[in-house]
Parts: sequence; structure tokens; C-alpha cells
Amino acid sequence: MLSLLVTGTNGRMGQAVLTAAAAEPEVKVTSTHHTGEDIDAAMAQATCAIDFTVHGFTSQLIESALKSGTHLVIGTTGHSDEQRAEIEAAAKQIPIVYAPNFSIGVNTLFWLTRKAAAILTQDRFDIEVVEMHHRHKIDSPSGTARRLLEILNEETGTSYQDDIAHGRFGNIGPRKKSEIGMHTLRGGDVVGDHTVIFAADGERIELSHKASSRLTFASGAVKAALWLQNQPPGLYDMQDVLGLK
Ligand SMILES: NC(=O)C1=CN([C@@H]2O[C@H](COP(=O)(O)OP(=O)(O)OC[C@H]3O[C@@H](n4cnc5c(N)ncnc54)[C@H](OP(=O)(O)O)[C@@H]3O)[C@@H](O)[C@H]2O)C=CC1
Ligand SMILES: O=C(O)C1=N[C@H](C(=O)O)C[C@H](O)C1
Repeated sequence: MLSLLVTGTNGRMGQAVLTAAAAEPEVKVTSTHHTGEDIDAAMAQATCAIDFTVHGFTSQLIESALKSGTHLVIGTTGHSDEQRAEIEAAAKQIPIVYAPNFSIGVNTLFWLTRKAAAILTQDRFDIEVVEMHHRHKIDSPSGTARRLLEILNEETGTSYQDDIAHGRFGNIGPRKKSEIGMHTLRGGDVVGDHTVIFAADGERIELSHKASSRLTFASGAVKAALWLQNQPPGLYDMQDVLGLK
């Protein structure tokens, strides 16, 4: 039986994780954590913590997990480079799954995007990424879109800092060949849509994923927590959990 700490249980994802954990006979939620509470006692009761909160809480989460050796599944997005480095450093001591998206569909989209980018080279195909989420989302681009861009950067030899065009406005001139466009839409109750567009003269390919339930992400996170039980310290993502690498 895996004992689980779930953080942010008043939130959209925290609620979904409680539902997903209740459906898994091998998992028991032994503690929860809410904004402003001390986390150490809750952490000490759990073999693994699942966190979908805010990026500003991640340092505290890690500090506490290192004290008790608790495994971490981090789904929170919007981290700075410094915060990402903290996660990487902690993974030298405890096993961590850190993933911007826990759905099987999106992780397949990651795989397909890499393959498509390798085939549809940037000298012929212009690449654009579009994401849409509900009106409450606080980070942009989404963690999933950022990962898609990183995959595209890796496959096309471009850089996240220098080659991503975040939206376009005004007399910007023609599109640069090395540019990858990133467009963020926000509105209503959209759970999470991501599309990668490869556009050439005379043809266009669009790879799209649309999530319609947060349980998709939550069930993936619980699966990741179970998978972590048998892993040594290290930094893993959902493609490791799903065997997609
Ligand atoms: N990786 C993935 O597959 C997915 C990732 N996400 C990410 O998960 C995160 C949460 O999304 P969502 O559930 O929609 O957000 P919500 O705003 O609905 O919930 C966030 C929760 O975080 C907790 N929280 C807020 N501030 C703090 C703080 N300072 N310290 C501790 N806890 C805090 C609160 O929980 P409480 O009220 O209980 O204190 C709050 O309810 C986002 O970063 C989002 O991008 C979302 C979906 C899928
Ligand atoms: O905030 C959300 O809701 C979501 N966030 C994740 C992200 O930033 O990629 C994943 C999902 O699309 C929903």
C-alpha cells in the first residue's frame, strides 16, 4: 500500500488527485496540505507526495521531502530556471517525477512532435505552437507548451531564449526561418488544448491534443507515484513512467 500526501486539495487538480487516488486500491491518502500550513508532519507520514499547486511553493515542498526521504510527483508548472535547478538537485537524493503533463495523449504528442520535427525540417516547414486553457490559469505559456518548444528546439537546433516568438504584434516584418511561434489563448473552462503546426508551401500538418477531464492528469500522477516506488533517486518524467523513451 502506497501512502500518499496530496497538496493543494482545495484546488482543481488537488480535488482530481483525491478522486484518482480513491479509485486505486494500492494507494491510501494519509495526509493533505493546504496553503500556509506546516508541511513537515504531513510529509513524514507519506512515501510519496503529489503536488499540483504554485511554483512558489516548490522550494518548501522539496526542503520538506528531503528531510523525510519522501518521493515527489511534481505537476506544478511555471517554474523559473532556478526553481528547475532546485528540483534537479533534489533528485540526486530522492526519486522525483516532474512532468508538465501526465496524460498519455500529451506524452504521445511529445513523441509525435519529436518525430515530425525530425522529418519536416525547418528549412521547408514553419513551426508554430498554440495552447488554450481556462481563464484561471496563471502561467504562460503552459508547461506542456514549453516542453513542446524544448523538443522542437532540440530537433531543430534552435534556442528557447532566442528563437521563440511569443505572439506577434505590429510591423514585425516577414517571419524569420529559425523562428518558432508561441500563441497562448485563455478563456472559459477549457481544460487544456495544445497544437503544433508545421506549415510549408502547399501543405500543412497539425498535431493536436485536447483534454476534457482533469482526471486524465490526476490518474497519470497517481500512476507515476506507484511507479516511483521501485525507482532509485533521479529525475524522471511521464515518458519514463509510460516507457515512451
Ligand atoms: N502536470 C500536469 O499534468 C498538470 C499540471 N497542472 C498545474 O497544476 C498547478 C495547479 O493547477 P490548478 O489545480 O488548476 O490550480 P488551482 O488554483 O485550482 O489550485 C492550486 C492550489 O494550490 C494551493 N496553493 C496555492 N498557493 C499556495 C501556497 N503558497 N502554498 C501552498 N499551496 C498553495 C491551493 O490549495 P489549498 O487551497 O488546498 O491550500 C490551491 O487551491 C498549476 O501549476 C497547473 O499548471 C494542472 C493540470 C495538469
Ligand atoms: O493549468 C492547467 O490547467 C494545466 N496545466 C498544465 C500545463 O501548464 O501544461 C497541463 C494542462 O494542460 C492543464
